[in-house]
Amino acid sequence: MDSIYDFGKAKQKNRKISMVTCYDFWSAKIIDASQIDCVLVGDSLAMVMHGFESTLHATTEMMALHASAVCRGTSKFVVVDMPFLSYRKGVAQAIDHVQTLMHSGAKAIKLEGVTGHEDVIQHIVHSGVPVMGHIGLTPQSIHQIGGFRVQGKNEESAKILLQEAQTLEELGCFAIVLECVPSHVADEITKKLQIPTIGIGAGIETDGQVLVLQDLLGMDDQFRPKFLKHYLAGKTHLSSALNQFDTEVKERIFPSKKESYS
Ligand SMILES: Nc1nc(=O)c2c([nH]1)NC[C@@H]1CN(c3ccc(C(=O)N[C@@H](CCC(=O)O)C(=O)O)cc3)CN21
Ligand SMILES: CC(C)C(=O)C(=O)O
Ligand SMILES: [Mg+2]
Repeated sequence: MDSIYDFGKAKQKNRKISMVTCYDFWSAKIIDASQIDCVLVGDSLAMVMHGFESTLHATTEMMALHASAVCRGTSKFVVVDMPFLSYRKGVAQAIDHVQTLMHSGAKAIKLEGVTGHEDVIQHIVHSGVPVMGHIGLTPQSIHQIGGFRVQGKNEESAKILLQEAQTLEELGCFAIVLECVPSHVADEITKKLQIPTIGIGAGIETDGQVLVLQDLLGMDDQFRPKFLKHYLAGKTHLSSALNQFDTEVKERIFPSKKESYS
């Protein structure tokens, strides 16, 4: 994907979009060499990379630092999350955060929700910066939601989700993330929108799928939400390599002549 137009084309041609999160240079290079379509520098980095309990601890400075490292490692389409409250202090402040984030080399920003910051979304779009929406489970609202729970489970909340999605499309978003919503709700939203939906825990019918890189690589065997599939026993393989190194050091196997200068 080179531009936002490729997202629209993918939906038109019924070609699925694959997206993974990425927070650093070395994994960006691995993703760059893969077939993955596009990359998200998610604010989940506060949890995955920095060990915080929620995404509320991500700041624009953190996001920009990680995003610039990612952009040095890949030429793929990079989207960066706007962090908690950075788009809730009015248009002028939001645009300052967008400026900092876009200077990292990212090609688009993503922000959560819509109610109360419609003007901000529109202003960012009108400023020439592509915006990806994000509804359903919006982790920046964890304290209001009360936990990482599936959203849109009853008819009323499902209807609100559809309205939010349509508003985001009208405001000019080029794509929308649907996080943790029942499959039939994601299906209906996907069918009613022109712009592509990218799901995480939103079933098979969305126009694309996004997962956190470390999740799909199985780096944390404790984190097992229903939507997640492990494509590698990453933690097992990494632990085994580390223990092999440890053993070889202690048994005086490493370094051998081969790894030593004469
Ligand atoms: N590593 C990581 N991966 C993610 O996908 C992710 C983050 N971090 N941090 C930010 C949010 C939080 N996410 C989460 C975290 C937990 C569940 C979870 O445990 N879900 C329950 C559903 C409970 C219900 O039925 O309502 C599950 O059992 O699947 C879901 C999304 C997704 N995002
Ligand atoms: C899970 C994705 C959609 C995200 O917003 C993040 O990683 O921060
Ligand atoms: Mg996020």
